[in-house]
Amino acid sequence: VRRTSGHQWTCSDVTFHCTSQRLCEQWIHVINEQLSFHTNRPRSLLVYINPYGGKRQGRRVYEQKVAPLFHRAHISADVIVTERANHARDHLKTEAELDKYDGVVCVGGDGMFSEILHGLVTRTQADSGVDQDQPDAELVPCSLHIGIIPAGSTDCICFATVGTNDPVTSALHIIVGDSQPMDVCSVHHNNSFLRYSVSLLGYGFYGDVLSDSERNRWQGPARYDLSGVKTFLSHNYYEGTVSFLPAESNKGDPRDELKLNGKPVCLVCSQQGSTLHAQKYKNLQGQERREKANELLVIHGKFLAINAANMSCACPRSPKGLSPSAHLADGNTDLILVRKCSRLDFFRHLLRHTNKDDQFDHSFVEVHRVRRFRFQPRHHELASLEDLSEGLKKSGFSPICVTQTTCNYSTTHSSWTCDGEILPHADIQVSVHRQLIRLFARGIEEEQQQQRSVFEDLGPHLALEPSLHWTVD
Ligand SMILES: Nc1ncnc2c1ncn2[C@@H]1O[C@H](COP(=O)(O)OP(=O)(O)OP(=O)(O)O)[C@@H](O)[C@H]1O
Ligand SMILES: CCCCCCCCCCCCC/C=C/[C@@H](O)[C@H](CO)NC(=O)CCCCC
Ligand SMILES: [Ca+2]
Repeated sequence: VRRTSGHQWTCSDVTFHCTSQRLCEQWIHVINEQLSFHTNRPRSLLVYINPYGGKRQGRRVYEQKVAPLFHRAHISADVIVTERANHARDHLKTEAELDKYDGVVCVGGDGMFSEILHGLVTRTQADSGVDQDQPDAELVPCSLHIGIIPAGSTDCICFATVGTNDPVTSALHIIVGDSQPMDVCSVHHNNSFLRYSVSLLGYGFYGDVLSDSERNRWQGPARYDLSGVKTFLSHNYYEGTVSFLPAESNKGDPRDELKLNGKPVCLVCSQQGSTLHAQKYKNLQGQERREKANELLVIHGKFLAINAANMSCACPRSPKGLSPSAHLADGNTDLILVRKCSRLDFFRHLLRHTNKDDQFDHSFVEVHRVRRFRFQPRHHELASLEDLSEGLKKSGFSPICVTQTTCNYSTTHSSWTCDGEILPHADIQVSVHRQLIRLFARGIEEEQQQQRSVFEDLGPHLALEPSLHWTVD
């Protein structure tokens, strides 16, 4: 495996020239033996392909770019091309013989990943007798790793865990057996389970973009841009109450500059680091944070957007993502509250998702790292009545003006988008389950890490010391 630019990996060949046949056989034997010691590498995979994701290239991508690599790496793969939405989820939930495999691979976008996530997590809880309807249930982590071969429209989960959306790079991360633990949020309404989320839970702006774009799926990836502009122009805001349990103080802050996110030795995500570095983080933040267990903070307001980013949500559209320093495996999600502001200010905020400026550095934006939260929309009828009288007081002479004000306020609630799916309820409770799943990935690598050989990171087994003369083609 060779690293190229922009976090991409390619395959490279090394040719060994030996002085005798016997020596050559010895080498082959030793190399195969050493490889067999590397037990993290998967040998058997279950692959689901969505033939309709993104630009409808999933099948071709798998057959031409991925299958030949798995074959060379002696990985056997059982392939299922899905025939309908939720085919992969249902198969994993009830039928798949999971004992036969070391991992599950999805070829598709974030929606397809979400199917695999729901199938595997639900199956694991059912097999372990855990009731996922209980919001405070302690969920059992999944034993199989998940691999993502990007072939969707956004592919945000792949991008934020690998640093690029490239099928060959992802296949190589699977082949070398990389492992990246990841938090999963469970979403409940009135004590009944709704869905799991790993990337973005968004109410207001992103919920509205997604609801609108679902009606235009036929437009392909361009649907998000069109719905984005429409939603931005309609400039709706929503009133409600957010209550949340803040993260422990050693988990960093969404606004720190510490660039540890998802890195192979991220101290916030590792068990050991949590205690070792608690003091360091406190000093860096320069303030005492609320540490009292179970102290809920409550914020009431009018919001253009409420976003919970369980990971950075970096994607080609927004290379740093919605919350650039969110961690993949720290047990928290970053709750971003964008209060009602002018269109121009909201545009400035959105624009900062595409450049290096700090999108949280606005008076109308606040961000909290949280373990749990609840959102309660303001009651409809109450909202309309009070807004009507507020409108009357403010502007209120002309009957036309009053009617218009009522119309503007008529959209009193939005919908939540949960990793791209629209939820049927606005009143939700969200809990983060630390490291519930593991991906075949290693987080986005820093420049120095990229200078190293991929095999240096894989432990001593593959660090062969060749005593022979060898040449590289
Ligand atoms: N055979 C199928 N026919 C129709 N829909 C399918 C099929 N297989 C999977 N799906 C559904 O298609 C939806 C979209 O798929 P996918 O996530 O792969 O692509 P996308 O929406 O283009 O990408 P992204 O989610 O990254 O924006 C998923 O929610 C999945 O449930
Ligand atoms: C003035 C320019 C403004 C540009 C603003 C760009 C901001 C982009 C942030 C994008 C964050 C995407 C988070 C991804 C979430 C996915 O789980 C989900 C499913 O694929 N996709 C969306 O919700 C799709 C969401 C699409 C939103 C556009
Ligand atoms: Ca997290």
